[in-house]
Amino acid sequence: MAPKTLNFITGNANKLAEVQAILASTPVQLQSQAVDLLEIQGTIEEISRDKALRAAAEVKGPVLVEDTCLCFKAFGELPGPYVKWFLQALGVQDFHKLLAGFEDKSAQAVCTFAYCEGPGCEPVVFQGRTDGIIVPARGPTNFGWDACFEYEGQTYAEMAKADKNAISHRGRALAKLVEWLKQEV
Ligand SMILES: O=c1[nH]c(=O)c2ncn([C@@H]3O[C@H](COP(=O)(O)OP(=O)(O)OP(=O)(O)O)[C@@H](O)[C@H]3O)c2[nH]1
Ligand SMILES: [Mg+2]
Repeated sequence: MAPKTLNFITGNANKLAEVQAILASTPVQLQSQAVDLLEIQGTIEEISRDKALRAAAEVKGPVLVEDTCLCFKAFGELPGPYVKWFLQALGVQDFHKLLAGFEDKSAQAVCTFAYCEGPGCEPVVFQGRTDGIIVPARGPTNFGWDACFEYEGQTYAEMAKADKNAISHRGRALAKLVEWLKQEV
């Protein structure tokens, strides 16, 4: 695969750090710009697609964007793309209480990248999903709901970064992106 530079547009430094770490072992070069993009309501794919089109229009060139959802089974897949606002309102220590009235604590972390070649070009979407359960916060609380998402006995926050990246929603989505790039270039 020939080296390829991607311009990852995100306002989230933790996402950027993970994407850098995951792509470090591939020929993909990463650059990044922090642009605060308006996010529409819609399906997961619609949100990422629209985010990519807005980002490409803003920077007038090729872009990669990502939208992360956390879907509770008991909530019929909500809060999904709106999890950021629930987390911001409740804080990570109270986040698990959302599911206090439900037996079923299962959740799925969903990461959807969209790559857009330039303004008006149709974005290509790559998605990764990881199943877990929502628990009271354990581990460092510096990244989103990491401390409340348990996968096979450990929260994302308790895992070594490389271990999280190997099984995470983001790692799985990026594996698909890298496969696609291998075929494209
Ligand atoms: O514990 C976590 N582990 C993760 O792996 C992860 N990835 C994202 N998030 C959080 O989930 C919401 C997504 O919203 P989001 O996709 O719109 O992101 P964002 O607005 O922060 O950045 P961006 O839209 O500029 O890229 C935000 O609260 C993020 O902090 C995570 N939390
Ligand atoms: Mg956002």
